[in-house]
Amino acid sequence: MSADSSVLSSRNLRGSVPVLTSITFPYADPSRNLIENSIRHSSLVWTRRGRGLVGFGTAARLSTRGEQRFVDARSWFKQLLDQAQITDPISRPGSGLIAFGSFAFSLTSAFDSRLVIPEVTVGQDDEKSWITLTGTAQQLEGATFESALQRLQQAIAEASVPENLPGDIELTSGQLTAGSYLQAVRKALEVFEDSGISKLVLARDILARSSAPIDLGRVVHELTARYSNCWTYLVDGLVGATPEMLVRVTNGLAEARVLAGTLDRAKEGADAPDFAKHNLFDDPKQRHEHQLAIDSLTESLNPISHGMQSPDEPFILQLPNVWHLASDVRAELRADEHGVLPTALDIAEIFHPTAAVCGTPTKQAGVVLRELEGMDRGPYAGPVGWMDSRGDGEFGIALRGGILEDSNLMRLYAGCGIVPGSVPEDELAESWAKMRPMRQALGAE
Ligand SMILES: C=C(O[C@@H]1C=C(C(=O)O)C=C[C@H]1O)C(=O)O
Repeated sequence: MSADSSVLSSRNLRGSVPVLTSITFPYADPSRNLIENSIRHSSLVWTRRGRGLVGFGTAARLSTRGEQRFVDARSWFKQLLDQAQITDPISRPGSGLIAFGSFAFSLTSAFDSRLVIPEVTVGQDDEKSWITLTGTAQQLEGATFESALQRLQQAIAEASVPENLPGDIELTSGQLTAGSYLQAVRKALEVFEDSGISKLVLARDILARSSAPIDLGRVVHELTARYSNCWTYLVDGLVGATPEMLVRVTNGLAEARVLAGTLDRAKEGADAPDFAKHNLFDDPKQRHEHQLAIDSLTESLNPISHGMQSPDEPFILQLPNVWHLASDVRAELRADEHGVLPTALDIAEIFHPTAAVCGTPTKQAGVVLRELEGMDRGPYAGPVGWMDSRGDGEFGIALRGGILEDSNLMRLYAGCGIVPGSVPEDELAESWAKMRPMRQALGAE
């Protein structure tokens, strides 16, 4: 533990700030399947279309809770970077010292928000691949590409679980039964009348118990195989494939993918031509819900950026389980008075929680949804992703996922935006559709 950590421990942070050394080695991988091939049960994963990052082990970790969770994470990571020795000849988003992170949705959550700096990371983008080793100077002394490759292979073996057949899955109610969810939606519809709240996102959870230990490596592979349009994540047992990008920062450019407005592709008649156009794109309720989400994002992005590009009309994002109304927003980030650009984590904090996962206006909606749901969302709908020492990074919204609570038990979450006119039974059906990716990945369908 370094001397600096005393500052943080006075705030009861359960994490120290060690002095780390990090060395990145270019890796001319001939397979181009490096990421998929590296994913195992206890790895850390961020991937889309075969590109991304896979981490192993823990060189350092921060756990924190409450209102200060983002502030704690930022100051811990900053202190860590200030005293780190980073050798990174590649210097591109995701190379060098990185942290994976997952944050609780609510300041009242009992879930630990966390940053994890892996000991070994393998990264691949469209042009380059690399291996990063992170540890104490002593641990990294004399490290070569050959020793890094060997360390990677060893880490992959250690992160594996014995091969088994997927178990039988039994689904049961979580903190909210289907009946109590319907009740919560009905109450939400009454709230709109005199509260000034125009949208509330209400979520529920279910439990998936498996007759055999769940292999998260297999779950991730199932998700990446079907949901190539999504960002698949795995951080300490939190796993899923999210279609929604809270923020990606690359060299001063911020991008977000906003979703709101959903249509179940298993709905009767859904194979008719133009079904999604008629029932989603041309539906005023869905368009209104989408607009609320865009407005809340652009309002948060405006003060920290310029040259914002936000399309006039959304597009229809087709996923195997649902269609969404989607909009991609981008803007150049603006430096503060010290010439410093906001980092991916800074922006994740500013954007969270979005109207798409909380409601409108966000503050009031957050209070009411806590009351109506009556459950701890844990990391569900919180930011999940990674960041590097330059401030680049990607944080998705932890949707379409679940959390492994013990070796055979996973809690799945899904929620729906409720606006005046929403039909409770439709929303319940939509929540099932949103859990379909995980139910399939677990072999429950
Ligand atoms: C809340 C979830 O999804 C959000 C709600 C949506 C909606 O209500 O239409 C669409 C996409 C997400 O922003 C979820 O998947 O759990």
